[in-house]
Amino acid sequence: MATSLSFTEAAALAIVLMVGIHALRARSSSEGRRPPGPRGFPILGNLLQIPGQHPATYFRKLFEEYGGLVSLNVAGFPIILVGNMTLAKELLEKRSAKFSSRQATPYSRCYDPDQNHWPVHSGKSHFIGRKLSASIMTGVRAGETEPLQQFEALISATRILDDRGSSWFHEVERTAASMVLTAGFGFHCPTGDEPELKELLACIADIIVLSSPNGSIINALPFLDKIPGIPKPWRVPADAFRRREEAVYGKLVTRAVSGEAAGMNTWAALFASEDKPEGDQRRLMNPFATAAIETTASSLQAFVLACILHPQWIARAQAQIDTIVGPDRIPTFQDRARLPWIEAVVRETHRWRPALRFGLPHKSTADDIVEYQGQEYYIPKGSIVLAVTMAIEHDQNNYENPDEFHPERFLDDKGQLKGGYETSAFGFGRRLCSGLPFAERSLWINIAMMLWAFNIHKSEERDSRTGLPFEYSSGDEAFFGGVTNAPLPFPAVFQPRTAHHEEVIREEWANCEKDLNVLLQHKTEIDK
Ligand code: HEM
Repeated sequence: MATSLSFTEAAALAIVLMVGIHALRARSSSEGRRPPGPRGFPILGNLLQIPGQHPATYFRKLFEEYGGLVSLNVAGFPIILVGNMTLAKELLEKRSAKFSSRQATPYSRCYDPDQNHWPVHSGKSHFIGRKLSASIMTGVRAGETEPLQQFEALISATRILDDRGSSWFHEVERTAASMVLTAGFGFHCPTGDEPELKELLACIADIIVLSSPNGSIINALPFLDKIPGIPKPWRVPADAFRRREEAVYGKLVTRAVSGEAAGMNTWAALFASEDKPEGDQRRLMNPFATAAIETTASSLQAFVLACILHPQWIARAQAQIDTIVGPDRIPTFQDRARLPWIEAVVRETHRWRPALRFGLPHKSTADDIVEYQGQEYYIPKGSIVLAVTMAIEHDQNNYENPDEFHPERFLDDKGQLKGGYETSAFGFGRRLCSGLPFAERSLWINIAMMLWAFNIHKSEERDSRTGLPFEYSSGDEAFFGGVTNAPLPFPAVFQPRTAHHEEVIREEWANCEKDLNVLLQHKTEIDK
């Protein structure tokens, strides 16, 4: 599933690099002092200085040199980097009205003419997508998806037990996909080899290619697509993608609305309900899969990496689980309020390796002035603003030893969660992650389950590439290189904490409710 790890990556890079192509078009009428930044080259500006791999590491170096607000110029087009929480909130939350647009590629008009992939668009589809997500997430907040998420975490633990973790990396990806696809469409993926899942992941891989800045000549020469009577070969892959996407999501939505999953309380059914003023918006479900799978899987993988590289805290977290949950049952969401340690581990996972290294780019729609360290800086309309999560969450002024994994930093002397928690991991303002309540529940139950059931440690397995023992690292070399913090696959040993823990998982699995119609019941049925 590694290919699916890059939709957000492609979307973000597309937005960043597209600005170069459209340089000079959107120049602002008035000028002022821009935030500091590295000197660029004539015409290209800083374009060649931004590395294609691990740009966030380069951005962090810029913050060290210039402070928390940095300006880059990509072929004449402004990019503003924000590496400071206060500033990010000032711009992207308080001034959300001006800083919440996006920049889609011109080619997107060919492969996504209805703007169904609303997270990379602004306007009507985004407005409706967010409105519908808000109603879905009200249900998630009320606990509607918790039985499903608990069930998926139990499947995951069972499967990890079965092969002693030899395919844990893939299993985490399966769990992330199955949680969102079941909640979304009633499409459960118990093996990860389901043909529709593969097709859907192939569509995600397709859109990565199509949405990249060099996805088509149309991005550089948009007028070509408007000339009547000339051959338009770029439309062939765009049309093929639309047909493919339509077919796979069409099947999933039909299944949710009138087929096998029609009795379940799925998000697609809600999106499709005709009695809403927005009418039938079922296609606005499509981006949920792309936004959810990669982010959730890579966060859980980063958690496992943290267990291996920074294990000092694990005994204390497990001691709390043992006191509250005990050895005779698995943890459930009902334990959540009494397990601050798990909450702290979830927070530290988002902080240590936020799923998106610099969120998704926001675009400004008006000129603005921002004050930073006693100086006023001008941010022209049309700037691309990146809140660099990897810098904000590793700011030494807020976090001691920021590159280490210390969940205790979120706990007070009495072991309770400290107040005033804020994170940049889910973005900001009007673009704040629409799936946040679902995402944090997914992380919580899977992390609680893994810590309850297993001792996780490094594997003695040899690296097939070098023939030497596997070298664990949390450096850039251990991660895919772009916008996401998706770790490259690595082995891990999942040893059941005791034979009794293993037995309990097996028993819980044998006895648990497996009917998705019950797990995803309509609220009215629960109320009866
Ligand atoms: C660990 C898990 C996740 C993380 C860290 C994460 C993070 C993010 C971030 C940083 C953004 C961009 C925010 C911005 O532009 O300011 C975003 C957007 C989005 N996320 Fe998530 N996400 C996660 C899981 C999910 C899940 C599970 C779903 C759906 C169920 C989801 C749906 C979305 C959508 C639809 C958007 C676009 C929002 C918009 O443009 O208005 N995400 N997410």
